[in-house]
Amino acid sequence: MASLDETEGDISPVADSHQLPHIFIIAGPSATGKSTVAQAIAETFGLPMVEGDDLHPQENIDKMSQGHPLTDDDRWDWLKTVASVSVDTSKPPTSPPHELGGERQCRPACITTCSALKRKYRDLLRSQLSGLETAILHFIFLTASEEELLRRIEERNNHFMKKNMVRSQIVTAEVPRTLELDGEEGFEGSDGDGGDLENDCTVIWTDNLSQDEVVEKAVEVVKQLMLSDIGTEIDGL
Ligand SMILES: Nc1ncnc2c1ncn2[C@@H]1O[C@H](COP(=O)(O)OP(=O)(O)OP(=O)(O)O)[C@@H](O)[C@H]1O
Ligand SMILES: O=C(O)[C@H](O)[C@@H](O)[C@H](O)[C@H](O)CO
Repeated sequence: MASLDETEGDISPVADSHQLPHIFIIAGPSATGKSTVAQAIAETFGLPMVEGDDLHPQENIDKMSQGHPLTDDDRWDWLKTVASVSVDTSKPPTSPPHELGGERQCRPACITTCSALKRKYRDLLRSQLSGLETAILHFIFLTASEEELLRRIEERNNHFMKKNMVRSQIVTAEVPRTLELDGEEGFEGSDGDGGDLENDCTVIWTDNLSQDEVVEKAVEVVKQLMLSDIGTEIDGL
């Protein structure tokens, strides 16, 4: 088992930095809406999607189904797989985002769901992706109150994640501290250690938003980040 301090990765860098894809990771605890939001973004922009839950080894699924939270070790190799599958999926040819269409071209991209609950998990993804010059990474971290997650899970059938896992997801989750949220009244930050801000993250609190409203916000984040690339010439899309 690789150590959590390990920083080197096993993903090859993309040769031409102008071709670096965007990887948008839709993160957050169970039932915050990751799959729903990721599917909507992928459809809106015609981009491929990676469902992180599909990449868990069977032992992880069995463990969660039996109501046992995953440990750091359980998540470590899975996170590395999520990173490498996302890189492979984001390589051209991918559809250019049609909403930004016309003559303008954007980088290739993919939308990935992955809980990425703790800061050190996001740091691992950073070291595997941005750190190795394989992608431009952005997290959209969805969150909600425990009560709301319990309500959503209760309404949902046929999913391995049951109500008894909500507490551990909430306790484990370290909501990223971002410039936007820092100093906001009542916001205590993520890991409580006053670590660096995570400005490659956008946090969306979903309690009081409908699914459509969350999708609208997330689509806008992706659109703005892709628009900021316009002007960069990218061949091969
Ligand atoms: N903003 C919202 N308001 C109300 N219900 C929502 C909202 N977002 C998602 N839901 C509902 O919550 C449930 C969980 O959504 P979804 O499967 O997208 O979450 P998830 O984070 O991918 O979950 P998991 O990681 O457990 O697979 C679904 O039934 C969905 O319809
Ligand atoms: O890190 C974790 O504990 C897991 O990835 C979970 O978050 C679930 O897989 C997911 O949310 C499905 O319910």
